[in-house]
Amino acid sequence: MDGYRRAGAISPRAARTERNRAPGDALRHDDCMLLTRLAQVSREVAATAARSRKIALLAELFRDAEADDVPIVIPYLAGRLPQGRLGVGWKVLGRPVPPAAEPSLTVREVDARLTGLGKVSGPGSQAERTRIVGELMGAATEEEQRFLLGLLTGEVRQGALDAVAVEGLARATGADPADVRRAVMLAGSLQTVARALLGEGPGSLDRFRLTVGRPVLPMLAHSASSVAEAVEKLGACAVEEKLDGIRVQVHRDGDTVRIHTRTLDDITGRLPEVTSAALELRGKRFILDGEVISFDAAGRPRSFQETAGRVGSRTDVARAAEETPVSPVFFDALSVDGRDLLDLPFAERHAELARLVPEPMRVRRTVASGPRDVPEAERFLADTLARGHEGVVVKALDAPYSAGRRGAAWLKVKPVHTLDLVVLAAEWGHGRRTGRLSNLHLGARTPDGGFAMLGKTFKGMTDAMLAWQTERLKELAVEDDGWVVRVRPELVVEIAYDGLQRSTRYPAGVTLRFARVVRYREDKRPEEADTVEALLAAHPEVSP
Ligand SMILES: Nc1ncnc2c1ncn2[C@@H]1O[C@H](COP(=O)(O)OP(=O)(O)OP(=O)(O)O)[C@@H](O)[C@H]1O
Repeated sequence: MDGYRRAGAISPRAARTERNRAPGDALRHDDCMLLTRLAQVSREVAATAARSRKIALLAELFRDAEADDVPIVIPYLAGRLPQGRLGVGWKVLGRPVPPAAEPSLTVREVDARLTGLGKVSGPGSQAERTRIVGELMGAATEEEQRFLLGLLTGEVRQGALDAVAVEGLARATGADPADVRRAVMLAGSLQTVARALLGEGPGSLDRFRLTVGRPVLPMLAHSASSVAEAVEKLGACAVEEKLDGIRVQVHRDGDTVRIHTRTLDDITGRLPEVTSAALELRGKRFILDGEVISFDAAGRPRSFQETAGRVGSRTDVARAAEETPVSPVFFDALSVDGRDLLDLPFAERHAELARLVPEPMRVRRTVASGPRDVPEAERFLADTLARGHEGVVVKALDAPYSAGRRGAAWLKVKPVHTLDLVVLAAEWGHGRRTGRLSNLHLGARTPDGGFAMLGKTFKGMTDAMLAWQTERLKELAVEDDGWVVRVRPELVVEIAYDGLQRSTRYPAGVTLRFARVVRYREDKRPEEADTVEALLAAHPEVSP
């Protein structure tokens, strides 16, 4: 409670009590938030372009929310299902059900029903799913039905919503938005922080500290078109080789080592050689950031597919480690000897890293102090490419570590430009590809949270990829007319292309030239895919 008093703010609960005194408050129901309220706010938030208005709307919603509503309310607002996949297709959703006249559904009830829906399996499951969805839709008003349909088809993704929700939460509870952001970054989950804040107030934020053994979301990079541009933007910077492997965060506490992926999965058991390497380092307690990658006997990087295949294999780890050993290559230190380094400038974090980690286990780098060092930085890029790596990451030496963010302080420069797009549909193949889902319909994000199709491709897929994508896309299917299978827009795929050309056939007015699949990016959510806006900005030659 102290936090509230310090901040001079009114607690959400106290605000609610006052509100509850008002007669005729139809929007509360046993203290649990009604879906109608959420659907209304969601519509209003989407309808306004003003960030301040969005924040005000969300703050008001959060003031009325119970801590237990929040893990449902936040993903619903962003268009995400907390259950992940539910396996309801268009056949089930497309059936119209007469709406209820009055709202009665609570968000928790909806969540419980959807959890039930996700558990249906075995014979007769289609009929059972239809029954559950019919019952849910029948209990929903027209507006609620629209909201639920958007949620279940996954067609609306408000990627920017989480950032607005942070501000709304801060406003609702009197916390400092910067403190909320830092807590979210360290907790790795907005919902966890929201729940603590709404239940216990701003004082609870102290709980979310950087802790060895508890992974945090990694810092990410933006793109620059050249080393010169990156150096000009950042000033004094390090130019580091960009290794095409798998991002890892390595935590060591005494004899215990834990290794986490970029999505915070624990993969310690799959990488015994990385554990041994971490145990040989000088420090006893640390968190390091880096990449694991497999090198061949000549010291050249193996393909991304080989490294990813190795990191992905869970069975017979000893044999996999022998066949495709991987090496950790570190580039940052987040915590050393119990000291949190996140807010220190990169130059200082790197000095700590260098103290702990010997050179062969760190990425190669050169330092540029300004424009006059560009030629040297360009030589470093050329040399890095010649050694088989994909490019460089240019990093401001004075920047803190912004966990979980695509900070402006890291700029990647890669000669082969790729896009992360979302698979919207796939066509059944023919000939050799009969029975396989082959030609992919690719979409980029639009400002309204939807996706605009940019083109199709069936190129670049290996047989293994074809088999995998067929299974995966079948799980996501919402409609199949025997030719095109429309899917929930969830799968992110990395696409190489040779440029853009104008086209009246596609909604953004442009299409990709020679699009081909590079790899699937299961570590990315559709909200992280590239936007039409950024694509057009990168190709002024086709902009209308
Ligand atoms: N020296 C390095 N510093 C930072 N990241 C590096 C470095 N070398 C390789 N990487 C990898 O590059 C990624 C940074 O690029 P970005 O943040 O854009 O992620 P991404 O979208 O996965 O990029 P890409 O698709 O180009 O790999 C990191 O997540 C990490 O896996």
